[in-house]
Amino acid sequence: MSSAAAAPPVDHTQLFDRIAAAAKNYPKPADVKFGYGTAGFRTLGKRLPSVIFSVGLLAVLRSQRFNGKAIGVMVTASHNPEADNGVKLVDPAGEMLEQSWEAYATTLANCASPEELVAAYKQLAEQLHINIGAPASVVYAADTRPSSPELIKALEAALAAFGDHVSTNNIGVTTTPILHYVVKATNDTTGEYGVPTIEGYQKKTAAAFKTLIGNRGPLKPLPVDCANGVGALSLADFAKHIGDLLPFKPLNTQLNKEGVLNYQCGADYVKTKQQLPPSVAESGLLNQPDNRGASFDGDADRLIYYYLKGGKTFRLLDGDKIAVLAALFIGDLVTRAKLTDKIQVGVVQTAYANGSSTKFIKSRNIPVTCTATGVKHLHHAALNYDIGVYFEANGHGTVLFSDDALETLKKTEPESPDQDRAVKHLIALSELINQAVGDALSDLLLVEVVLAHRGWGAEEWDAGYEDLPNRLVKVEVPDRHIFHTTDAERKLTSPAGLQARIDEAVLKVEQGRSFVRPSGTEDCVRVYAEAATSSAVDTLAAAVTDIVKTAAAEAAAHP
Ligand SMILES: CC(=O)N[C@H]1[C@@H](OP(=O)(O)O)O[C@H](CO)[C@@H](O)[C@@H]1O
Ligand SMILES: [Mg+2]
Repeated sequence: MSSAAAAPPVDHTQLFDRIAAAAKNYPKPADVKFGYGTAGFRTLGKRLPSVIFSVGLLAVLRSQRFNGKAIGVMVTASHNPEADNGVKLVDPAGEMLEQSWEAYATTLANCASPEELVAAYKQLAEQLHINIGAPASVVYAADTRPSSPELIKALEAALAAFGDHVSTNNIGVTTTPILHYVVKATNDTTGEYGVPTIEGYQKKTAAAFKTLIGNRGPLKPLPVDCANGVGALSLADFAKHIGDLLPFKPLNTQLNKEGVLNYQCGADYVKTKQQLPPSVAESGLLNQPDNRGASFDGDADRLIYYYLKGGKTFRLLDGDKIAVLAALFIGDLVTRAKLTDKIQVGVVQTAYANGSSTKFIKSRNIPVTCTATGVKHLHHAALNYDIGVYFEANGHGTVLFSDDALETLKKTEPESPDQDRAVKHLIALSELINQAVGDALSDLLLVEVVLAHRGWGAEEWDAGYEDLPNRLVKVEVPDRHIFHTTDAERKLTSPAGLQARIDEAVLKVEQGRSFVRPSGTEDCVRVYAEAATSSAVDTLAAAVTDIVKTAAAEAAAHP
């Protein structure tokens, strides 16, 4: 054989047969078209076994694409109703699946038969030049939904078809951010990021929290609404590691009762209704002056705080308020560490951030970037700062420390005790805050650390700026795909002429701002509006909603 000859093709027939045989147990429902969107696949749990099976195949390919690095699979539907479920893939650095692969996930998920699935899988491997026989590694977990165990079986059936060359690590029932952490830690060959287990996460987080609280504890007891979801488990686990330093008062922690997950509780409920969950109100825990409370969503990657001003009036402390609190605190630490010329702190928001928060951050000379909706966009923009604070108004977010910033911190030789403390606190913050993805628990600890250092209660935190009155309206339209946007989703490019009409409506109200975009997770168009007063924002939101409905109806009538 000449050395120039290509290696003979390896025969994978047996593997394909095993995949096809296993796939027969997970037929695709005939009447559904699946799409991998902002939040992965998400729909009724009972529709999903075939999808999860196909995700198993894609996870293996994705891992092979990275020479066998671990890929994560998370089975969850976050804040959705209990009957829903979903699945997301996690890339080797603990980030969301790269966007170009979303289409491949959609292709595999929509294959109508095992034969079609195998053909599409083969074709994909060829197109991407991936060696089907190479080793791969998949880490997976699920939240507490009743449909999750069946879905995990479908995933395992797909992975088992590969035999020994795919190694698997089922970390069990846990939160989305812990799964992201474990993926990142598994792939971190330096071993510096942390031990790749749930316990490794809890210990690392607890150690950083203790360092940061120092002798400022014990803190005031904190009511935490766990949305009757998996956050209740991780909170209880975590509490064991910190003793009475921060006593939690967990609420909505029923994991085995039917129908309660996310029902009238959780971060999404609080943010959309702008009110306390009834269970939190009834607990009376917020009635003491200045006590704060927090809500997680169903998979604990979203956090919202609140309190009752004067013991009465509900006040929301959302993702924007958390971003401001974190950015200003970190900015002050960088100043005290005498590193302002080396470390730039920036904030990343979406168009849904309240205009007052953006103005306030800019007034403090902190740069702000606006990106499209969806955590992956914010995450990537945050990587452009040395320390990037990113939050969606709804409470998804985290703070990213660049490798350079960490190196700068570690090699700084402090000239005063205060500088030394500031450097150490910044390093501890990078360990407290989940570097892979937004994490309700680690964000909660971040908030508690800042409040403890500042000696603040909720009211002082809230005092920085006043939110402009705002409205978020869901508009159902015949076809949301006719709506296209530009400028980080703040302007419509189609339907033609629509943006000009929105601009006109905006000009009619004081401090008006409004934008329209198709949802990436629901079959609707979202209208956002803010203005100087509550009545002005009602007028603006109604006007824009009307403009959108009219345009959508016109487009449907004249396709
Ligand atoms: C206005 C809003 O809150 N949109 C949410 C929602 O996206 P939409 O594309 O707007 O449906 O779900 C996303 C995934 O959870 C989340 O990242 C985003 O912030
Ligand atoms: Mg979530």
